[in-house]
Amino acid sequence: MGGEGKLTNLPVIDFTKKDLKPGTDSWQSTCQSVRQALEDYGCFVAVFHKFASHELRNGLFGSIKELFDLPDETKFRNKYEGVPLKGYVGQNPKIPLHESFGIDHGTSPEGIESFANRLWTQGNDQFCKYVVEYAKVAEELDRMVARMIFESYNMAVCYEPYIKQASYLLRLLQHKGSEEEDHPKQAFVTHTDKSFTTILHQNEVNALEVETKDGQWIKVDFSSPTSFVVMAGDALTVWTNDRVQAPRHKVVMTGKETRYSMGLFTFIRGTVHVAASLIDEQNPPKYKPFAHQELLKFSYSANIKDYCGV
Ligand SMILES: O=C(O)CCC(=O)C(=O)O
Ligand SMILES: [Fe+2]
Repeated sequence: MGGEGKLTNLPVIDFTKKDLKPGTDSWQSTCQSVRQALEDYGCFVAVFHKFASHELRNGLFGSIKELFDLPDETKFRNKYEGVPLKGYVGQNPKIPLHESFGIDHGTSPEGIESFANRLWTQGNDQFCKYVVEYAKVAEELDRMVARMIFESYNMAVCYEPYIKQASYLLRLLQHKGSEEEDHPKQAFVTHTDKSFTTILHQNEVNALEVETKDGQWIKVDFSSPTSFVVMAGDALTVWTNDRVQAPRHKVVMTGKETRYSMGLFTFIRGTVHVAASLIDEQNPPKYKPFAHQELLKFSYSANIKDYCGV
């Protein structure tokens, strides 16, 4: 299983430029790079510098470790009836190295606090402080990327509704190291995300592999504190009428070290349909409009073409 990935990298796009503001030349050129990277790979590495301090990183990864070190029966308190993708995943013999938790309303202090209160009877102020701080940064990056996507397809009008309708699911993940150092183990299933976009960040342990259009697997290096992976989900495939393909990806553990990662998944509270600017006589819509949050009820294996393809 796994391990065949080649160590090349995805396109890297710089989000640290001071003048990266809507309307500037550097914004326009970054919009084009974002669109190109998404059309070519379905994802890219964003260089973003707002969560790089030792204090923040140690605080966040320390708090996440504390969460995964809780007793198993406590972890199962993170349940959402009928919406398995939001709940706790772990103790699954098919993916024994994997554990993860979903935090609903994952960028709001209230959502994060209510999650902490389920897991710790007295709550956990430290955990909340660091997760809130992280989520704010990831949300800021997501919004910039979304705005760039909309502008690059001449659909700038979509940005305001997006801000109003975006609902964020934050997943915290732990992948244990492989027992045998030189024997890579697939730690998480091969899948596409159900989101519109996903923002990934991790500790220093690389393990994410992404499939290219020609079926090669790329091992993604985003071990730097300033690297984030921006990935298209199935809803962006629908919105772009297949110009952007949500890439298949998986987690393959090689070393002994534990990997902690965070995935911020955006779901639209409402209907997703193909962007008007991408439809004409030659390009009819390939998908029917669908309620995005309904997709959350399905497992990672649900296929978007079966779900709402024309
Ligand atoms: O941990 C990672 O880097 C990826 C996790 C992932 O693909 C997911 O949760 O959907
Ligand atoms: Fe994923």
